[in-house]
Amino acid sequence: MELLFDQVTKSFGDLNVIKQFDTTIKTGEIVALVGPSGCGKSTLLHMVAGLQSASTGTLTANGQGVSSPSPERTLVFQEHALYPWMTLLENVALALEFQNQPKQTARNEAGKWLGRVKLTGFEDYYPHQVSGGMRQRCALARAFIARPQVLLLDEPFGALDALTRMTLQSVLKDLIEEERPTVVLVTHDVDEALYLADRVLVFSNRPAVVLEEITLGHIPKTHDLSAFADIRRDVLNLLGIDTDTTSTPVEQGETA
Ligand SMILES: Nc1ncnc2c1ncn2[C@@H]1O[C@H](COP(=O)(O)OP(=O)(O)OP(=O)(O)O)[C@@H](O)[C@H]1O
Repeated sequence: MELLFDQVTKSFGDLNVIKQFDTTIKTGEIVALVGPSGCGKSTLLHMVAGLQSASTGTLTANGQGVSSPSPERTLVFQEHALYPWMTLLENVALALEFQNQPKQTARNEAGKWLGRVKLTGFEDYYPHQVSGGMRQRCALARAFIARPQVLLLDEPFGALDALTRMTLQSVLKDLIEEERPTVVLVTHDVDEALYLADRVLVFSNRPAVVLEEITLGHIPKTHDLSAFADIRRDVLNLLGIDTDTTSTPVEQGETA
């Protein structure tokens, strides 16, 4: 599913959040949005999810105006994604039950999807009985089982430790490669953006405009991102993070 943003702006009252955003996200493309906190990344995602509308400009999905949520466009949050009173299997099966699939079919499929995210044996556990990483595996299974055409990921691994995050990024990468949805990923983690995305959009402070657009293309990548060191440095610098080791160190006793 192709997403087209045409001169999209968004304000909340007097607060101008997005300023004339233009881009086309092609079917099957993986685009990461990075930028300072509060610049409007989640707001853009919520527009695609149909939870917010543009103040001016248009947003279309396969040529149709986006005005309400649809199972074709699935949003995955950082945490609190699962219903605590349901087992992992029930949580995953629910996505198909919402699509009016028979309960037993939904449960069988959910079992298969839990297997794909390496959660076989934990079907009858409740979310509080498994780790944060396992909960996000389950959330991915629940998102993918409905085979959405657009997957919207809002800091999906932001609450996880660095090692678990990298493992989950690999799980997600494999699922995306197998299922080929269009993906919009909001992340604070530049390495996550470089590892997963075909294209990275770096936003300014609010009102957000695109400072830089980096096309990586759909090339094989590992977590060894040393080949992307220059790009990584540019993105960090755009975000105001100092990467210059030659800058004068602060003398002892001086206030930084
Ligand atoms: N429903 C809303 N009503 C009013 N203001 C809102 C609403 N949603 C977001 N905002 C404001 O819009 C701005 C952008 O918020 P948004 O959550 O999109 O930023 P973000 O870039 O995703 O931030 P972060 O990286 O910290 O999650 C913020 O100032 C926020 O307070």
